[in-house]
Amino acid sequence: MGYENAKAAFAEWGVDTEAALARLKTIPISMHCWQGDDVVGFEQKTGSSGGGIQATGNHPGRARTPDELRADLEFAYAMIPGRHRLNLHAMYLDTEATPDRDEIEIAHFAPWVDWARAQGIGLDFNPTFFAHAKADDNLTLSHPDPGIRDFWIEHGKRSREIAAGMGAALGSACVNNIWVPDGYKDTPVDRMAARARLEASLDAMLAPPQDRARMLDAVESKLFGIGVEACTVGSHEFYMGYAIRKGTLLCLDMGHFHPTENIADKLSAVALSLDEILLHVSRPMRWDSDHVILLDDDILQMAQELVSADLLGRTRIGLDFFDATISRTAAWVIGTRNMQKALLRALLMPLDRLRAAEDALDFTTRLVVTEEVKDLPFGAVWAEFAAREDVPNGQKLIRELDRYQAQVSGRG
Ligand SMILES: C[C@H](O)[C@H](O)[C@@H](O)C(=O)CO
Ligand SMILES: [Mn+2]
Repeated sequence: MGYENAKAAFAEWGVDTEAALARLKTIPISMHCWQGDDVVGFEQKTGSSGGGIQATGNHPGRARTPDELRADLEFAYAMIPGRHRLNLHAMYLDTEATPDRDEIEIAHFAPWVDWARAQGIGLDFNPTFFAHAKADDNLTLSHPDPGIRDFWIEHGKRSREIAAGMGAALGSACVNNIWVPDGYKDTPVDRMAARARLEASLDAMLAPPQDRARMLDAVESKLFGIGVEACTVGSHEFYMGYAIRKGTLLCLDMGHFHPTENIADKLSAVALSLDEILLHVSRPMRWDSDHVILLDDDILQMAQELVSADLLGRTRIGLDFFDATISRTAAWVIGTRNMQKALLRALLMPLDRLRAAEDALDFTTRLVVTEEVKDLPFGAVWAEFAAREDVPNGQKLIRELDRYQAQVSGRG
């Protein structure tokens, strides 16, 4: 079906496709750098990610240098409609120098800032509290050794300064998201002490004031990770309370909760107590497996909540998945476009009608409208968006993804 017919079909339900497309165009997705190189980074070191996170697979084409990663990102952005952001981790510095984590400065990221400016995109940032000898105990900010805690506090402070520098340079507030792997494999006897240490370390890290126009602090909870099955110090309750008390963003990662929990349901609940939210959109399979996101019910419900609860204006949408068994550039493109498709579907819902039915306790109408609109021509509206934004769709997209993958497959 062509776009004009689709527009008319939606209009019959009282839905304005032009308004939906105009809104979709303004929603940036923060694409995570770490899908491009399997969470390896560019420090002078070898070894695995640690911290209970691990990319699996050996598909050819992993980006080995910042230049390769930037080339891959440029290709991916060209396949995604709209203008988006890049979410960088501290271990992706681009410099001849070899600073330890407690020595990093904005200068070590200058090529990224220059590149982002040239691309017209904003940057987000993350301190890296894993893949380092001082994180080998799976304890960082909550480590009993004050020397180790101080090392990581300094890393965190410097990361905030770098984020503020990026935000100032690019004229767009940079979200600095704090995730620490801290936890215990077996049942600890003093959870309180570990959590008190984490809180004190976070307080020290966040003490230097930063301009919210330049950078925003976020904290990310987790249920468990490999090697920290018994207790994660930074649990949901810990960070929920912390974010409310300290006025930071709360990061909800879709892989960081029990599989039966519905993350979409949490948005309105936490939004009543928080100014802003950060999302790590991911696809957990049995655990925090970080599969590439599909256009599935979980993502559709998440997008619908963002729209129906009017949370788009105070939610930063970030992605967090990494799959090394498939083309890494295709993973970015498929996942980011799926997030956008979910948002488009949410923006095309006859929400007024659904709300009226719900308010009248007419759950039959709510159900039948929900199901009938699934037959509407969403694909034609998406195709129009892709065409207007001059990005390929369907078979043409597949050919482009294949062509680029063939180009990078020879990397050693
Ligand atoms: C690399 C990221 O910081 C990491 O994936 C984190 O956000 C996370 O979700 C850990 O499980
Ligand atoms: Mn995450």
